[in-house]
Amino acid sequence: MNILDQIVADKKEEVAQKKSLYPVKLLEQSTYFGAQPVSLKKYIRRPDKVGIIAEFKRKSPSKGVINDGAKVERTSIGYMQAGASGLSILTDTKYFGGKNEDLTIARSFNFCPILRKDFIIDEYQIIEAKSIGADVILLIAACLKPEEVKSLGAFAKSLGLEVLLEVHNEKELNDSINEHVDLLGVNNRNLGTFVTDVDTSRALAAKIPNDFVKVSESGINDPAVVVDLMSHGYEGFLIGEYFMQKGSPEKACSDFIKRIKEFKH
Ligand SMILES: O=P(O)(O)OC[C@@H](O)[C@@H](O)c1c[nH]c2ccccc12
Repeated sequence: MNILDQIVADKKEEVAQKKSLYPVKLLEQSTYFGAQPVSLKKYIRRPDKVGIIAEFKRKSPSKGVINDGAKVERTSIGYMQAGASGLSILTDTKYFGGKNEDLTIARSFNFCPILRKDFIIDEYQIIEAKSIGADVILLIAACLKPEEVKSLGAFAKSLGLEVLLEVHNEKELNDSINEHVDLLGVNNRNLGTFVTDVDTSRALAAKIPNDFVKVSESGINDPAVVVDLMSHGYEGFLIGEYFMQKGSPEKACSDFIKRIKEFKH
């Protein structure tokens, strides 16, 4: 079994347990459940920003521990002060060292779009995403059937959430794209092998219809690469490890954004 299949198998068990512990009715009582979401699509297109979605990730299956000392309050505020367009918060515990509380803490300190980064396989997790304060959910084509991408996407939209669909190749793109998707993310990391290659984004750019905001995800560690991807039509750039591996992720993010702005002048 590859790692993605393993994660999804564990996720199914976790969701089944949570459903009995925290029924939907309870989640719907959260103050965030009724909150007005903040649009990532709009923030990515703000003229004063460059499209960086800065991620809070303590560990990953490919790298092990990346940063177990960073505090979500300080890092999330720092990312936004650095000029990020939005935040991505890992909530998977077993493989990524995250928790729902991380997202809620980030929510309470920031007015900005927040992506709940997790492996969504069930509507329950979308209600949960809304109840913890997320604005955007991730749907990963590699772990869902095209009809699941569509029904989960429609459900997220019915709660006012935006949908980022993640693909890794042309087949996933063609099979899974649908009208409920707002942002189309190309993951440069193959989730089966962990190999990252930014050429994945370059190769798929022209195949993505223009009605979607294009986002390049993973393995980005150089402002010059961001500028090059912009020339291919990408507007959003999801960056985790490069920032998190530094003692001060927020400073790394700030320096990175400054350098992109210098390139653009
Ligand atoms: O840390 P990186 O290489 O900058 O990548 C960030 C983000 O793209 C990555 O964490 C990611 C992309 N898709 C995912 C799906 C699940 C978990 C994690 C991810």
